Amino acid sequence: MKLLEAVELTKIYDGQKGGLFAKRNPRQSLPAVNSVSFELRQNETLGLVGESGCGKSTLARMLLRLEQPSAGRVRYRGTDITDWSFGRMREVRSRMQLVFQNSLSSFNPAFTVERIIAEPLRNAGIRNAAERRARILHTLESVGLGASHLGRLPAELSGGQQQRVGIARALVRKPEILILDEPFSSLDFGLRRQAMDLLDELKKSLGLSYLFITHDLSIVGRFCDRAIVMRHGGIVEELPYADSLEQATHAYTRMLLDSIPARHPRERKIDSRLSNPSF
Ligand SMILES: Nc1ncnc2c1ncn2[C@@H]1O[C@H](COP(=O)(O)OP(=O)(O)OP(=O)(O)O)[C@@H](O)[C@H]1O
Repeated sequence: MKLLEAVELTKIYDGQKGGLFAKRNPRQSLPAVNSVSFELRQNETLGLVGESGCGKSTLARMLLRLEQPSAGRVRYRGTDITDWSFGRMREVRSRMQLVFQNSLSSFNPAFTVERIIAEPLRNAGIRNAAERRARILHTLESVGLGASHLGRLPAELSGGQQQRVGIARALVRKPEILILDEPFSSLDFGLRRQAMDLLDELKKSLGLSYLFITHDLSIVGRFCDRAIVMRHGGIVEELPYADSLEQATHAYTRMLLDSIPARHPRERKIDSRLSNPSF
């Protein structure tokens, strides 16, 4: 089942239309995203991999319709939503949520955890405070937090807890798609594994699908079902099974693979313990 589809999506920003910029720097005349097509299927984690500036975030913003494509179409469950108005997009937006790279910077520092997670519910017009609180608590529990966290401010939480609150805020309106934009980059190794495990569990229990944006190919094999590799706004390679990364053939993907630093033996040991079901 195709949940979300990009059909030849293209984005050319104003400064990229040529003229002075194009003369000074020929790369500026390249579209930020150039005729990209792919689909996100139900219950899968699709990795979108590439170096900084290759167009990953622009692509995600077009899928969420936060940015209007210069050309191409966006389809959600087979329906073309490219030209839908802001009002009409409301319902679709609740089905697709974004989890930010750095949760802390996306929170209002003066808001408690309860208020942060309540915002999407208020925006959805849920006026009943008791109903909001019940949904907030239920969602907090699903990410391993509880009532004792409701009154805390973001600065009073650990990095891992902040990320869980960010995930809870994205989940509270019961989406079916999460767009995860470098969600682990501000977490250290141990917290990263916990966050991956939590997202894996939530994917199964809530029937979610993930579009996982990253520049880090080393995470893709562990976290994704399949992946697409982007460079200079276009797709250079599709990896049908992310756990067989070593079979990637494109020179650019090989270069990304080769740039993964050799991992510390202690991390490899933790990996093997975690893959042991009795651990
Ligand atoms: N609002 C904008 N106006 C003009 N150019 C932009 C704008 N947003 C992005 N770009 C350009 O589009 C290209 C793609 O940027 P984008 O942020 O999508 O890349 P990315 O792969 O997500 O990078 P990163 O991993 O660093 O976030 C870059 O060359 C960027 O400078």
